[in-house]
Amino acid sequence: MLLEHNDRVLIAQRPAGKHLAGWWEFPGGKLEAGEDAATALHRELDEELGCCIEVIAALPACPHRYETVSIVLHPLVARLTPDSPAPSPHEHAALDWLPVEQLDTVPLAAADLPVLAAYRTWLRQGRPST
Ligand SMILES: Nc1nc2c([nH]c(=O)n2[C@@H]2O[C@H](COP(=O)(O)OP(=O)(O)OP(=O)(O)O)[C@@H](O)[C@H]2O)c(=O)[nH]1
Ligand SMILES: [Mg+2]
Repeated sequence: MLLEHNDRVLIAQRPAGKHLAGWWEFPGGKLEAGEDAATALHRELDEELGCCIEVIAALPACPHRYETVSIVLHPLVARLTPDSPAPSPHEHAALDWLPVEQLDTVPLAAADLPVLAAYRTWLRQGRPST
């Protein structure tokens, strides 16, 4: 998820001991049986960040093949609800808020590069809601 706040986007550093440890990602997680992307996102964010969000738009799915695993990311653009606590890193090594122009200055997980490209396209298109 691309969580927007004050013209910045939240990124999270994956913790030691997990797939892609030390790499930065957009917070989120795997779908459980029967869930759609928005339902899974609300559950994961409660677990990972302790915050509440509202979805603004869904971007096109981004498939990626790592050496050991293939994944499909379903990127959602979101904002914090007015009464949400600030996100805190329950499961990540660190969090950071970056302006969109700086998102490619950190080591993002390879699967996230197409997500970033899709987000920039969406911004250029005038942020259409879905
Ligand atoms: N959430 C998220 N996962 C990503 C991104 N980029 C990326 O390659 N991934 C990969 O997609 C999978 C996401 O699943 P996940 O978040 O539920 O997995 P996890 O390893 O964090 O936790 P878990 O299996 O303990 O629940 C991981 O294999 C992760 O490495 C991203 O931007 N966000
Ligand atoms: Mg996760």
